[in-house]
Amino acid sequence: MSLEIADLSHSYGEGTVLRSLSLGAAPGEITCLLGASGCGKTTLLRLIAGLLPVQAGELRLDGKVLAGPGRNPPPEKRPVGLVFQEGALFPHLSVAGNVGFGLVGGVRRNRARIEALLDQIGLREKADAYPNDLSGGQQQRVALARALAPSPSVVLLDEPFASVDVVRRHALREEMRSALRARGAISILVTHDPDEAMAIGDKIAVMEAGRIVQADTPATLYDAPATAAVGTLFGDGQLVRARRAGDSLVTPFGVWPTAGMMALPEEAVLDVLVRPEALLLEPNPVAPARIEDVRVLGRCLRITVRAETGEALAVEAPRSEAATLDERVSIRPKLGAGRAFGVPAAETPSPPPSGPSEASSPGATGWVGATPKVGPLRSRG
Ligand SMILES: Nc1ncnc2c1ncn2[C@@H]1O[C@H](COP(=O)(O)OP(=O)(O)OP(=O)(O)O)[C@@H](O)[C@H]1O
Repeated sequence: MSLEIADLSHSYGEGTVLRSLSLGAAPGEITCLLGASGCGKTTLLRLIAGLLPVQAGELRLDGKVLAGPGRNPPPEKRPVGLVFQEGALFPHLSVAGNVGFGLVGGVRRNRARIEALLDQIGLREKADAYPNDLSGGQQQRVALARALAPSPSVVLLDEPFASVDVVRRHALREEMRSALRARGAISILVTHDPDEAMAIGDKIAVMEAGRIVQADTPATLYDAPATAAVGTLFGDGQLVRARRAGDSLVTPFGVWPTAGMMALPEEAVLDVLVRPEALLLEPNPVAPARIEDVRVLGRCLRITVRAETGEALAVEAPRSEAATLDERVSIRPKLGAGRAFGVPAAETPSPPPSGPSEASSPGATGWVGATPKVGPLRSRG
């Protein structure tokens, strides 16, 4: 049993929200839809659930058409379970009553099944409690058990941890992950938190403006992002604008050899993706950058370096590293740690009069473009 989303497009009136979106999801796997607010994640879930009619494209379950233009079975006719941001439990029903709500024969005829589900989410002793007596996390676990009770082929979860506090969220993720995997259903979970997607997803589909930019395992998204923007989502990825000068890349933080780059496209202007733990600081009295801030993050230091051109870069260094505020430093990526992405000529200003030879002199910054997109802080939505 697999779910295929094929060439799905959707518009609300004049506004197109999904554009020829295709994605496959396998049973026993959790697929995370990750994207900024408004990119169309909830719309996609609603189309799969049958809460919106499919206008263009097709949904197929195990090769058979589940929905398409002119063929839109209502939600109750689809083998789909839903978990929303707020569990939306029935307040007048007990925990067992909520879990058994959609089952033929209700609680009385399904006692064993309901108890097994409550066992799985660790809430068997709460079977007779009412939703108001439960914490937010417990309510979400009951909502998951209710969605799983009719053994749906597909489980859709729309930001299921959003209303749960950060401390409990981690434990809840783990519990939900094992419950979902144990059921073997096709699970699709919406989130705008990259760390959450990494923590719970077997596969992550990154969405941007109604399209899927990349769908792959968390490891592949981290190691080989398809675009610079995808690279910045995970592991505090930062972009440094660089100009190619022979075998060097001229950046606001020093001149980097091209030799150690994991990927190096042809373009003259590049955005180099680097992560804080893969950068090296070097004291350099003529460097074009200074240490602006040093924070102790327990096992390591987090050092913010500000270039004369205005950009900042975060570097993680061992606690033993001597880092002095205002000290001039240059930065370079460790061998094999930088991944460059070409910047289309249309997005870069005209080259300056100075040539590569000047740029490669010690401490020179050279020209690096007008609006480099440099981290270190990514938006966590
Ligand atoms: N019923 C509707 N009528 C008109 N426009 C809508 C409707 N529902 C959503 N939209 C618009 O469609 C776009 C995508 O919305 P959607 O809720 O799918 O995004 P999302 O990625 O889930 O966002 P969020 O993370 O904020 O929930 C948004 O611009 C939204 O304003």
